[in-house]
Amino acid sequence: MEMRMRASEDIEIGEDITPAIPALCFCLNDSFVSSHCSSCFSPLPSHHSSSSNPFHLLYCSPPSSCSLSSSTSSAAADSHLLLLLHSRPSLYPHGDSSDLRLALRLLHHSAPPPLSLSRDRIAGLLTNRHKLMTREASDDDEFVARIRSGARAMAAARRMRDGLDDVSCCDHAASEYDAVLEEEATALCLVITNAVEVQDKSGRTLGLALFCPSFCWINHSCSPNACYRTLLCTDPQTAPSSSVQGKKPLRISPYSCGCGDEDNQVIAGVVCSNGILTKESHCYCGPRIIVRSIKRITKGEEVTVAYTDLLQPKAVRQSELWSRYRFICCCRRCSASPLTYVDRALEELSVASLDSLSSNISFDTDKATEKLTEYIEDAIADYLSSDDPVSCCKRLEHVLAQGLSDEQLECKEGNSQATYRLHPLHHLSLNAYTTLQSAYKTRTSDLLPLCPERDEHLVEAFNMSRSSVAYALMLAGATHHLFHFETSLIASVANFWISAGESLLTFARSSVWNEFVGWGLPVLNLSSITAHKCPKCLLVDKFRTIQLDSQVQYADFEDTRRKFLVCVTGFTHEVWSFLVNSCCYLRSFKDPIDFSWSANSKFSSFLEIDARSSSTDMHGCEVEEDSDSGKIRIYMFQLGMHCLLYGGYLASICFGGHSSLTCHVQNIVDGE
Ligand SMILES: C[S@@+](CC[C@H](N)C(=O)[O-])C[C@H]1O[C@@H](n2cnc3c(N)ncnc32)[C@H](O)[C@@H]1O
Repeated sequence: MEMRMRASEDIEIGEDITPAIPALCFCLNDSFVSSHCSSCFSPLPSHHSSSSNPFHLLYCSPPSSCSLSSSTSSAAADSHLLLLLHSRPSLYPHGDSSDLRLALRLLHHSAPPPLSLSRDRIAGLLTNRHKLMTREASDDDEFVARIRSGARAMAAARRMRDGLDDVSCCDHAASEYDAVLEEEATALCLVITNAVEVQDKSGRTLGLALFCPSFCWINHSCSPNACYRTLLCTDPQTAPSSSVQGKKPLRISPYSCGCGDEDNQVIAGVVCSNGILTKESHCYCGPRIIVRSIKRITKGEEVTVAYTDLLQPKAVRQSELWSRYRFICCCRRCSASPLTYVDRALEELSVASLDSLSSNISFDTDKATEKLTEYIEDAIADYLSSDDPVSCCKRLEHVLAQGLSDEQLECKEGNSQATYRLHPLHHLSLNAYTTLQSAYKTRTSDLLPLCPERDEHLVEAFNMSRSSVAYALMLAGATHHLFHFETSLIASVANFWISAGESLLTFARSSVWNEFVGWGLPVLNLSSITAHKCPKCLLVDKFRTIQLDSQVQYADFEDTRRKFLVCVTGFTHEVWSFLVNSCCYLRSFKDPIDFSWSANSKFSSFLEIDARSSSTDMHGCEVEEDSDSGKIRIYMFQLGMHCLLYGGYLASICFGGHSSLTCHVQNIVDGE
């Protein structure tokens, strides 16, 4: 029987549709077990963590309620698992063990039904065991191998807990596997199917958690109408369940394709009374989850969230969903034929051939996409491992601007001399912009300490700074354009506008400008500018109103979006050519916000304009001695404020007015 959730009443955009649901069980990632409390996930004082064995789970010191949990972890065998994997790493060579430890905790709390009964669900949650464990021969076996070695390691940890030092079950032959490790493998499949990553206030993933069916019965869609946020509760006294927020009602109810619609029923082993799930967790510390609408939802409509990154093209999303969950998504976006505009743009390549007979040649765009992906991933991985931002920027900008030729792709057949280029909205281009923004920023911070010694370092740092800001703006503009066609991208777009806003404000306030005073740039006192109180879009007021958690009406949301776009387009026109002065690729875009050319014409016609405008060399650009630079700096400040406030407005819709992201924006605005 397949479970889903639907709205039990009409729901407006930007409303919480569940209370803060406590986790059934949860677990820190390996890298945080020696620095954070395993019960409430708070960072521990450094003396606490350093004095202890790094392979023991740690808890806040008594008299906190967290210290009581230490006996649970030992009984569940997850602390034994850490020790075991430390002494025998070959037992589970697949990286982080948090999913295994979470499965052990689940087994401790709710043992699966006996083998004679169906093991499709534990505590109402789908295990998906049949689909995950029986893969076709053509499938990658690594997934099954991971579940099997994980199950062996879990079983060994349980034996250690029980004082049986014989860990020979790890070495069982594959044929004996099923009978011996069924319970562990089933729990692990459930974790893979249902667990959610838990983030701290800065967005860093600390661990994994399992929630009760009122969350876990929500299905996936690539155009979902809801999103979720996790929050950490460190103090039972202030737990959302005892606050106003926690008392919010559950506004969704379960239904199933395979059972009737009676008001009182037992669905999948969990009691429902008038459609409300009654068997919930009573765990007060640790992670909680809140589901929130990102579209209007009518009573009876299925509520869905995203299990995968929505800024990926259809093929990538489908492949990720298949390999982790074993289902083929048939949502509105995936079923569209032809592909939706957003999915087309996210995977579009242009093919230009020097061969006049090229119309007869069939280009291998799959192969080209594969090679372009490899090239970009390689450049990014190199940057992350070698910390060489300069070479990464060069490689990424080269491939964005020039594409890859047949020769580089090793497409010998046909010798068409074709070049494959990524659409500026291609998902690989978006990844490249994110990396370029960060790499240019890193390079700036590397250079600034050297500046007093060499003037050219200062010029380079200044140019790198503006390129970083330009890529942040490009990313926000590009995804904003896609958001117009696919509103479920709202959470990503909120993050990109906030990041662009912060980037612009940091640059506008940077002391680097003051170094150029002698070169013709005036010193400005930005704190005297009250520019962010823009009378045209009233974004400050909109942001503050939505933060107070008053309802946002759809018409108001549309109006805010339209007015923001008018303001931001005006400011962008004033600063764009200055920001992209030292960046050849970005100079080919007249405007990083207006991608209407993409929706109205073919990508190849854009490239013709592009080829004419990007002929200048990208190196050796100087800081222009422009008497208008002071004005540019003010526009940049105003643009930054608009981006930040609009990002904050969207974040309030997705995550609520009191979420950590919204508070982060509030703090920056107040700091001004
Ligand atoms: C977290 S559970 C969601 C609730 C689940 N439907 C149940 O019956 O408990 C995730 C599983 O639900 C199923 N599922 C979720 N979204 C789906 C979709 N869009 N199409 C088909 N199956 C889906 C898959 O089996 C997936 O592994």
